[in-house]
Amino acid sequence: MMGRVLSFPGCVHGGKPLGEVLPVITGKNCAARSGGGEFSVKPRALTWPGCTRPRSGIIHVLRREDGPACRSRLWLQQRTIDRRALLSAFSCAPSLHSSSSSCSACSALQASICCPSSLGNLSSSGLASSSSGGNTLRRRSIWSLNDQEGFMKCVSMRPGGSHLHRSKWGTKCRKKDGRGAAPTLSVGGGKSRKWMVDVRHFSTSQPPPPPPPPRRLLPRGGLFPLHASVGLIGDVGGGYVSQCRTKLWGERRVRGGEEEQMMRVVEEERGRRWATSSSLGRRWRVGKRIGKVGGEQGRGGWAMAATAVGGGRSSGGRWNLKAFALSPTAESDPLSSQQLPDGGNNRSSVAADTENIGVLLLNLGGPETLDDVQPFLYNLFADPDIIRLPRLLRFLQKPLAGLISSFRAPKSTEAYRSIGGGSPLRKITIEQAEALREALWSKNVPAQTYVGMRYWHPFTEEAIERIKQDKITRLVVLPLYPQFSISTSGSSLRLLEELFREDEFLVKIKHTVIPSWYQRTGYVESMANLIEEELGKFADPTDVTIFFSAHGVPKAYVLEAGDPYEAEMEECVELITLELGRRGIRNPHVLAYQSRVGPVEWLKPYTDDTIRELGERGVRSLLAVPISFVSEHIETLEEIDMEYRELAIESGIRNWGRVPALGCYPTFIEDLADAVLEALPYVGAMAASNLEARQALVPLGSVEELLATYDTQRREIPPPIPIWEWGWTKSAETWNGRLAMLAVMGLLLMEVSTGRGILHWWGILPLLK
Ligand SMILES: C=CC1=C(C)c2cc3[nH]c(cc4nc(cc5[nH]c(cc1n2)c(C)c5CCC(=O)O)C(CCC(=O)O)=C4C)c(C)c3C=C
Ligand SMILES: [Fe+2]
Repeated sequence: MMGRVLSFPGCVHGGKPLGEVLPVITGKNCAARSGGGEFSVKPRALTWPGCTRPRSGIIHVLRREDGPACRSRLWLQQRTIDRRALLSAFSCAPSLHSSSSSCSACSALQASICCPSSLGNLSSSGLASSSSGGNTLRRRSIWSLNDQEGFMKCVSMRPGGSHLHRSKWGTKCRKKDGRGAAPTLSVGGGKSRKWMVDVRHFSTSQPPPPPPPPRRLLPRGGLFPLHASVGLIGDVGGGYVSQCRTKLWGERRVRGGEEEQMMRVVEEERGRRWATSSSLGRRWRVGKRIGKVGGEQGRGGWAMAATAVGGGRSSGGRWNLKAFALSPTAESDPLSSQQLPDGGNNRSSVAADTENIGVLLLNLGGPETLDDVQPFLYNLFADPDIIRLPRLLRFLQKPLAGLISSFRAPKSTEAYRSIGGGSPLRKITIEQAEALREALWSKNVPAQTYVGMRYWHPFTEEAIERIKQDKITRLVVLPLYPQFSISTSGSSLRLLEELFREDEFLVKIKHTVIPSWYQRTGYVESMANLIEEELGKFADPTDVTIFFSAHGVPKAYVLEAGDPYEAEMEECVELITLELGRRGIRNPHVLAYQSRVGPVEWLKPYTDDTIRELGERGVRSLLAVPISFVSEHIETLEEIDMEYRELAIESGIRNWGRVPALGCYPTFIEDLADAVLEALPYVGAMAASNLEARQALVPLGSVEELLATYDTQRREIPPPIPIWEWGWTKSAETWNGRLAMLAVMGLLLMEVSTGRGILHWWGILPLLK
C-alpha cells in the first residue's frame, strides 16, 4: 500500500496518523507493498501532530512490517548536523505515539524519543542515566541516536521496559523482546547540513562483516602504516610504526631488506601480547627480550625502525617506547577507512563509540581582578618561553620575573582598569569551550571540552585534573592561537609535555595536538566575513586600508629559535586577503606587530610606527584587524581600541574601525569542531619522529621537533642565545645587554635585601612597595 498515512499495522496512533502531516511522496526510494510489506513516507515538513515546534526538513520513512505482532525494526538514519533540531522534533513525536503500546516499533520509538527532558540534557554529556516516564535512557545510547555519518547504532527497548542497548552498523540488535526480535531504533547518517530523518526498512539478514584490513607492507622510507600487522593497544592505542628520523638518529631511510626484517620480527612476535622497548635502537621486549632488531646509529645497521606512534615520547633525547600489541584490530588503524560504511568520512564515530573523548583548549589566561595583575605577570615572565635565558642563567628566571612583574604591574593595572578591572579572557574562552562542545555533540562526537590557561585560572594543571577525573582516553589538544609561536602554543605545549611525562595516567591518554590552524578554510572565511561586515560600516568601503595587527614576538624567536610565527602570520594574512579578493574586496592591506615589551627588537613593522606612516601617506580610513588571537582581550580592548585609535586620529586618520575578535562566531566554532573531528582518527597515531614540515597534527613531546621542521636545512636548534661569538656581533650585543641586565638585577636584589641603594636615595623603591 502506498499510503498517505504512516500507520504501522498493529500500531495505534491515538487517532493521529502521521500521514496527516507527513504527506507521502512516492519516488524511487519509496517502494511500498501492502499488507505487511513495505511502504514509505517522505514528508516535506516535519510537523508532528501536537508538535509545537515544527521544523522544516525531510523525513524519509521506509519500514517493514513483519506481521501482526509488529516485530518491526525501525531504523532511523539521521543525516544531521543540527542535533537540536532533530531532538526537538523528536521530542514532539510522543504525542503521535501516545497510545501506541501495542506496537513494539512505536514503543521503541516512543521509548527512545519521548523523553524531551533527557534529550534536552544531551548536551550535558556523560554516561549517567536519566529517566523520564519510567524509561531509563542512558545518554550514551541516546547520542547514538544522533550518531552520524553512516555509523549505525541500534537503540532498542522492550515495550514498557527500561533497557536500551546499542550495536554498530550491520550488527543485529540482540536484545529480544517478549515476542522475538527487539524493536530497534537505529540512527546513523551522512554529512548533509540539512537534517533528515530516515526511517529505514530493516533487513533481518545480517550484512556481511567488513573485509579484513588489507595487510600493508612497509613502504621504503617515510612512514610505515603497519596497523594490519602491528597495532598498539591498551594504553597506547592505534598507531603505526615509523622509521626513526629523530635528531637522535639522524636522517635514516629504510633500506632494501630492512622492512622484511622488520616484518619478520613482527610476525615472530604476533600473538604475544606486548612488546616494549626501553630505548630506541636497542631492543624490543615481549615480556622478555626478543633480541636486537636495530643497530646503533652510524654503524650502518638500521636504527630500530619502529617507534610506537603516540607512545613515543622524547625525554632528554631518549625515546621511551610504549607498548606494542602484536595483534591487529580494526580500531587500531586510525588511518584506515575501508572498514567504515561511508568510506571513512565518519571516522570519529569509531573513536566515539568506545572512548571518552576530550578536547583541551589551551590559552593564555588573564587577570580577573586588579589584584591578580602582578601575580599574573609574574607567572608570565617566569615562563622560560617568554623570557628565554641561557640554560646557565635559568636560576635567575624567577627573581627576574618577580622584578619585571613588579615594575610592569602599575602600567598593566591601569590598562586592565580601563577595560573594566580585569581580563575577559576566562569568560570568553569558557564560552568558546561550551560552544565547541555543543558543536561537537551536534556532529555526534560526545566530547568534553576543557580550558587550560597558561598563566591564570583555570590553569592547565586544573584542566588536566578534570581530564583525569573524567577518565578521558582520547584527547585532542587545541591551542586557541591560530598561528603557532614558541611563546604561546609552544609554551603551553611544553608545559603539557612535562605534565604528561610525569603522570602515569596521562601517559596512557592517546592524544594529538593541532599546533596551528590559521590555514583552515572555516577560520579564513570567518575572518573574511567579519572584515567584510566591518568594511560595510564605512561610508566608502573601497577607500579603507585593512590593517592587520598581530601580537609581536621578539625577533630572535624567529631568527634564532625557528619560531614559525612570522611565516604563519604572513601566510594567514595572505589567505584572508585572497578570500576577500574572491569576494571582490581588493582593499590595500598591511600587517604590523603590536604589544612590544622590553628593550629587545621585536618583529617589525611595529603597529604604532605603521599607523603614523599611513597617516603621513594620506590614508584616511583604517580598519584594524586583530589577527593573532580569537578573543577580545587587553590588547584589543585597550591597546587597539584606545591607544592605537587615538594615535590614528592624531596621525590624520579620520575613519577608524576595528574588526571584533572571533569569540563564538558560529562558523568559526563550527570549523574548530571540524578540526577536532578530523584530528580524532589520528589521536594516538603520530610520533614526533614522523613530523614533516607544517604538519597539521603532532603529538606532545614534539615542540622541538616541530620547530626543527620549520628549519628547512634541518639544523640543530641553537640555544636561545649563542654561547659566545667574538667581535661586535649581534650575539655580543645580546650578551652585553644581558650582562648589563644581570648587573642591574644584582644591584636591585642587594638594594631590596639591604634597604640601601640608589633607588632608595631617589625615593623610588619605597614607593614601589
Ligand atoms: C598570539 C598572541 C600572543 C603572543 C605571540 C604573545 C607573546 C608575548 N606576550 C608577552 C608579554 C605580555 N603579554 C601579555 C598579555 C597578553 N598576551 C597575549 C597574547 C600573546 N602574547 C594575550 C592574549 C594577552 C592578554 C591577556 C589578557 O589579560 O587579556 C602581557 C600582559 C598585559 C600587558 O601588561 O601588556 C604581557 C606582559 C611577551 C613578552 C611575549 C613574547 C615573548
Ligand atoms: Fe602577550
